Amino acid sequence: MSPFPTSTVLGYPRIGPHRELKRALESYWDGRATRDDLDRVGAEIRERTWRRLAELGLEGLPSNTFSMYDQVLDTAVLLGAVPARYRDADDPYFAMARGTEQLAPLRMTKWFDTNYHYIVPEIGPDTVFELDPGKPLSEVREARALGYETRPVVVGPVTFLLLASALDRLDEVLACYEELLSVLAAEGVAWVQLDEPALVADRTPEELAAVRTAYERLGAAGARPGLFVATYFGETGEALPVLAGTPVEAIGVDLVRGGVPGIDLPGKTVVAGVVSGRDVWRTSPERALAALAGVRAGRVTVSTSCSLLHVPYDVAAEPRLDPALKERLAFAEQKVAEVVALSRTAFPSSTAGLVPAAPSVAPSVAPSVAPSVAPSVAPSVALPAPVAAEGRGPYAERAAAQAERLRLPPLPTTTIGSFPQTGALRAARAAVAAGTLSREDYERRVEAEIERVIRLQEGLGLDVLVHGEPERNDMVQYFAEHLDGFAVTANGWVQSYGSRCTRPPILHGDVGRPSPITVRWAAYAQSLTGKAVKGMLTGPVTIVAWSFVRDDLPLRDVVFQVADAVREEVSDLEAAGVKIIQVDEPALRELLPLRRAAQDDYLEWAVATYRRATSGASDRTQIHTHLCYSDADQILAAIDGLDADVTTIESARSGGRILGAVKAFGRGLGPGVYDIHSPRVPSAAEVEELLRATLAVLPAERVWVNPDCGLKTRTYEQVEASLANVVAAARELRDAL
Ligand SMILES: CN1c2c(nc(N)[nH]c2=O)NC[C@@H]1CNc1ccc(C(=O)N[C@@H](CCC(=O)N[C@@H](CCC(=O)N[C@@H](CCC(=O)O)C(=O)O)C(=O)O)C(=O)O)cc1
Ligand SMILES: N[C@@H](CCS)C(=O)O
Ligand SMILES: [Zn+2]
Repeated sequence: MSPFPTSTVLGYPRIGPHRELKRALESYWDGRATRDDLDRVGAEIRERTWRRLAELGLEGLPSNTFSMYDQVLDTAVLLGAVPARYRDADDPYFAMARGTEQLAPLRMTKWFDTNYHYIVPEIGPDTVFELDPGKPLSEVREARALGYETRPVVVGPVTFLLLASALDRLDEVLACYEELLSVLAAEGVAWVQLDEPALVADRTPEELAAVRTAYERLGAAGARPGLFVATYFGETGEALPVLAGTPVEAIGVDLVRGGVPGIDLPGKTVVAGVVSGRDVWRTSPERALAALAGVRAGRVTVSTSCSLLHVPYDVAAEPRLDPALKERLAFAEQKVAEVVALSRTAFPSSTAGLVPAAPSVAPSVAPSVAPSVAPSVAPSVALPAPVAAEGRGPYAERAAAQAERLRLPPLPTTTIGSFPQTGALRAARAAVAAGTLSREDYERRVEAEIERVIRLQEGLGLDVLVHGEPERNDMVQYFAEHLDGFAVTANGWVQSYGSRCTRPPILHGDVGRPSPITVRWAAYAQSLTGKAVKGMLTGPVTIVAWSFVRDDLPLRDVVFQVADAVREEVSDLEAAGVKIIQVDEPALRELLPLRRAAQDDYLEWAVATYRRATSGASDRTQIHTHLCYSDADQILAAIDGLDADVTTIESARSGGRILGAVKAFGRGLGPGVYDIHSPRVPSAAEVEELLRATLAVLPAERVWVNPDCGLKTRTYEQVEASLANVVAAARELRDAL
């Protein structure tokens, strides 16, 4: 078996440096491009990636890290786990990802504690696992034709089955992985990477036994490539000795979030993730080299802590960033250079397998790995003492005051905030940035859009209106642009799901709110209608979760700083006469630590930050919150602790599985009745069915009727048709109450 290369990355961005894949996908979905056009763009992105990684001097090139939509969906296809109902669709892959007119898509949820979403495999009694190795095989061949030998990357069997809640199918799935190993060996592949991030969370003895079974069995497979099991997103903990006891040759550990393994791994290669794949800060060579030197293994390889999927491509594509900040940043390209430089520094004399020379390796590294710069921020403000919901009375009193003021019908209908972001609006924002459209003209267009959205909602008969968020490029970036302490990027796109990307802001200094951010638009929208219009804010946890955050302060201190800025905005909205204020916290679940031991502490401070942001509101002001994920079961007590008067939550996309869990909620609740992630328009009958399911578990006087999430990714055509059906269903049931 050839030795594992001395430098590698666990994966790379794949949307394209200029979001080429996004555009190609959306053209294909809209019928403006053929499948061949789409495939050509995919091939160009893969080729560019391999060439670039090789040019940067990286030795171990991964393949099969490209995906047309999602790597978990790719793994389901690899294993033949395509539910029968999708098999006859024009394009079964995208039918599973996005749905069709006839078929709802598969569930989608967050990939561990990231803002990336994967498609949840559906495995049932009818699932027959059957290997289809076409994708990894063709990527190996494609790279080879370009002159590159690669290491295919596949989601590992244990993580795949845990994500699908189907660990009982291990035996069948392992047969497919054995066959895959044999196919790859026949192709001359030297190493395969099996991603097992699930091993950094707490695992039961049965789950650890499954890890042992899986890797003993795969290790015993006849002709096979070297097995590299990659764990990431935290400390591997109790799964590490289990893996070490199996025949796998290489184990990946995250040395950014986890410590240096406390055990000797003499017969193994440790693929040491010392360059973070989760932040944008340059790596401290001293810290990285010390970590490498501490690993006690047969051989050590330098790597990233996880795939670089979660960071943008290239700092060089950011001409407008402050040079002093830019100095401190590393995106994917720079991180690859860091990996290479660290590997050359740690293992100066050889390419053949290596134990770092000595812990005192001098950090005489290539310029790309300059010593980390101390954060150039002003001294932090003192951490404010957490406050309870001071100022706000008990829910019953608040509810009475609000009912009196708002006079809403039973089963009130509303939306989550955003309306479609049109091409014209996006182009107008780009024109302002380019200096070809004046801010005044832009603001007039935003006002015109707000008026259109208000009239549309009035026409549809919605009860609580929104202004539609047309002035926002993104619910986090927009606030970052108006707060001190943040920088935003021009091209720092990171994939969130499918073709959808965000540019996570860079939170590098102390946070402050120099002036009101949303009040002008909220007040304008309210001036157009007699119906209540919700003021719309993003909560402190979410603003921080969806940014790249300074690492010199505890996260909670940073979130409290943001909470104070949100609190000021709440107060200004109230003063402007806004009667309902929604403070979204869709990332509350996402930041939940993967290990149980750290969860209670997190939830306690996260809830306290929300209450700090909202508790200045009077009892007459109705506070809404919104969370868009279905696996909220673990944090229901925390959601309750937010003490919002109304909570809207994803439910439609996940078939109402949240309903049983939320029945204990004592305040207003709107489980979504319209899956906005799919272009599909739900019928009124479907919406009615979901509403009936809600009414079966919750008292009608507390039920709200709303979509799963905001409508910004949909078209007006889809939204008008869908919301008409939502309103019709609500009226039907309201009349029957
Ligand atoms: C609600 N969700 C969000 C998450 N994270 C966020 N940060 N924001 C969210 O809303 N996580 C969970 C969920 C689901 N995730 C997403 C993520 C991304 C989107 C989305 O719709 N993204 C848009 C891009 C949004 C944006 O920044 N728009 C800018 C720039 C638009 C643009 O592409 N401009 C063009 C030029 C203009 C033109 O001529 O068209 C360019 O730069 O080339 C803006 O509007 O100004 C996406 O399309 O990916 C949704 C949910
Ligand atoms: N208010 C936001 C929440 C998304 S999670 C929206 O409607 O897009
Ligand atoms: Zn949402």
